[in-house]
Amino acid sequence: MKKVLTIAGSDSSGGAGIQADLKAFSAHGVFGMSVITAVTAQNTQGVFAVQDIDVAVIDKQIEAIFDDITVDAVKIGMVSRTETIKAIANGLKKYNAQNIVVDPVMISKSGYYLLQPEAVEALISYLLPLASVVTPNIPEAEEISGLKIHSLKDMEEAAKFIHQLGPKYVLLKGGHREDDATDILFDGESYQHLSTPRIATQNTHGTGCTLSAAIAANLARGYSAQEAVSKGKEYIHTAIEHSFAIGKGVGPVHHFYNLYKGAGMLNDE
Ligand SMILES: Nc1ncnc2c1ncn2[C@@H]1O[C@H](COP(=O)(O)OP(=O)(O)O)[C@@H](O)[C@H]1O
Ligand SMILES: Cc1ncc(COP(=O)(O)O)c(N)n1
Repeated sequence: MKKVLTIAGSDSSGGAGIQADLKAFSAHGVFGMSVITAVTAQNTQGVFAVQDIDVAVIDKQIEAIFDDITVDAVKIGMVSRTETIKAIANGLKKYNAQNIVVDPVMISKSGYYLLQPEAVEALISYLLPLASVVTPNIPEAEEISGLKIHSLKDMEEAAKFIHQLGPKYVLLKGGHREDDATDILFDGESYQHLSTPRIATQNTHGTGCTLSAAIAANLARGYSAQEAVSKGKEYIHTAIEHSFAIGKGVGPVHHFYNLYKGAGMLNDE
């Protein structure tokens, strides 16, 4: 079985972060492992507190995994602060980790800073060059590139800018625009538009986490970056289509729809 690591923050409500990633890994038939960078107290309505994990403990989690287990792909999510970013970059370089997907998580859907603003530069200079695929949403791409994004053409320009910062592929996600959910994949030469109809739902907590985890799982399974991304896009579409309301705010996506359906377990939907 392929083994995939998520380096990210914990979401107590289980919709985003480490919890979303491990669910996505399981749904892809890969063995999930985690390095926890921060513990958040959050639910469908907001983020209420964040405790960063000690850098020494982050180092040890990375060491414990890589000293013992072959890691087929790595997904990086919430990294919180500069020290954490440096520890992750050093650890991944030391063990020559491959198939790294960086989701440059910055601000939660409820408006909470999951990456300290002064750590954006460190994320750009330490993590982007290690990435096989980087998956910014529109506000993150604007922050990284300094460009304003309204149209698909603007998305292409920003993807091009981000590509020259070092990642092999840039997947700029269009979830924050208004028409179809169009994401743009740029490999340094050509742009591929991946488009699905927009689903009318407010339950999109953890969509970005889920997509990047799915891409990492697909890379571990041996798919090319293009295949890993287009399969990831299909996966997140189905997961959003069957998302559901838990709590009073933005609910989570459904990771196991296809599995449950196959097993006849959808009676209590
Ligand atoms: N309402 C929606 N309907 C269909 N796809 C969506 C919807 N919202 C987001 N997506 C897709 O989900 C993925 C995550 O997108 P996005 O919301 O931009 O990221 P993030 O969660 O990082 O803000 C992308 O593939 C995007 O196109
Ligand atoms: C611990 C953690 N990591 C990431 C997100 C972003 O979630 P989303 O995928 O909805 O942007 C989050 N809300 N919490």
